[in-house]
Amino acid sequence: MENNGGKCIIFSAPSGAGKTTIVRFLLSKFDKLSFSVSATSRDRRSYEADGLHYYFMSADAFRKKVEEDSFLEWEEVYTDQYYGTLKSEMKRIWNSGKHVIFDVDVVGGVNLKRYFGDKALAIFVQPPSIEVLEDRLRKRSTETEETLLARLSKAEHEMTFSKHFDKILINDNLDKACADACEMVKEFIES
Ligand SMILES: Nc1ncnc2c1ncn2[C@@H]1O[C@H](COP(=O)(O)OP(=O)(O)OP(=O)(O)O)[C@@H](O)[C@H]1O
Ligand SMILES: Nc1nc2c(ncn2[C@@H]2O[C@H](COP(=O)(O)O)[C@@H](O)[C@H]2O)c(=O)[nH]1
Repeated sequence: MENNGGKCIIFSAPSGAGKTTIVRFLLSKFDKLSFSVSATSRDRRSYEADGLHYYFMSADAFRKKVEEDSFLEWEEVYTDQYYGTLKSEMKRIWNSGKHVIFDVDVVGGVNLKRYFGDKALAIFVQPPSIEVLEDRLRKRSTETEETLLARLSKAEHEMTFSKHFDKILINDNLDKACADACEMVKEFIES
């Protein structure tokens, strides 16, 4: 895919590790970063806006886009919950002359890194433990007991993906994790 020298920053982690929090912090610090808004078929949360956090659509509409080859990558991250990076979103960001920042699951992160190669910095956000992850997800209050358990049961396997990433970012103390993330991103986009 054509770009104007833009770079890619990929954040991946198990659900609840804190990647969205850190990505939002980075977007507030770096003018030259633009968030890749993914498409998803999961239900919108009360605080989420269509076109800002995600492009929300039905599972049928998502599958139609898959058939039309509209995605750079996509995954059924949880049963019947599809997530994907639209090629049109990438074009929008490259045309704006900005660097792109992704918040995707670990498989999507590995696939995007493989696709973009040296143009991409892939960062794995590591929580201190699965217990802390559970505590964060419960406090976030976005999940039912069923969806929370589904996310936790996937997390242990997802933690093993850290070795496929360029950097591991420990997210224990949030201020330190944000500062460390800033350093990693600054070094990469200035290189
Ligand atoms: N270092 C931290 N200490 C305590 N709470 C944190 C920390 N980092 C993030 N949180 C909180 O944990 C919750 C999960 O964070 P966040 O939503 O950013 O995770 P995520 O990895 O993007 O999850 P998902 O994949 O489900 O979107 C949020 O409520 C966030 O405010
Ligand atoms: N492979 C992809 N994964 C994505 C994409 N957009 C988001 N995600 C990941 O899905 C889970 C769940 O997210 P949530 O918002 O429902 O908590 C999380 O790991 C996201 O990073 C995408 O385009 N591709």
